[in-house]
Amino acid sequence: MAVKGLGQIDQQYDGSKLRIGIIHARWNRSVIDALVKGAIARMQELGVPESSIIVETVPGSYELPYGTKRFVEREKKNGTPLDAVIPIGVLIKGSTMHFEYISDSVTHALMNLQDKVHIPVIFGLLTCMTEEQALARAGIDAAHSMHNHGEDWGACAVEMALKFGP
Ligand SMILES: O=Nc1c(NC[C@H](O)[C@H](O)[C@H](O)CO)[nH]c(=O)[nH]c1=O
Repeated sequence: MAVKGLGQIDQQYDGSKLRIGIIHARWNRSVIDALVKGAIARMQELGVPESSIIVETVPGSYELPYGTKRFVEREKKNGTPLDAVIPIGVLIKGSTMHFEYISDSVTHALMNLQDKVHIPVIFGLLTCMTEEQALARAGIDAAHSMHNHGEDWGACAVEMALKFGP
């Protein structure tokens, strides 16, 4: 039996009062779109209205930390603050060290961002050695279809926002 993955969240959360942001990179777009779709679907299952899920984009995963910070600040300034934010990016190893440097630096930057924006920043960065790994984790590779990780990130955002929100 598979032991990995979020599994069922530990109670039925009511996300109806939440406002959640998704900010996604545009590299590897077919995988990104499936992950975003999965996150939105899961949050709607947990009661978050579609109008309360705000989607923003940046060129690539390297832009996620700065884009996320400014996205959260913009929404707060507009009087429509976010309760959690899900940065989503897909990094696929190429023939250079680019992948390693972006994966490591973006991961640390997103984790540390939480202390600056004071809302949960969910880790939605796929760091894959192959395209097949990325497709499987977005639930779109029929041969090895796994759980769409975007759904887990959506559930995580709702739980963290309700438990540890402002
Ligand atoms: O190189 N591969 C990738 C990538 N590179 C671009 C980088 O994130 C950034 O946008 C540019 O360097 C400009 O700052 N961005 C990704 O999201 N996934 C990749 O797999």
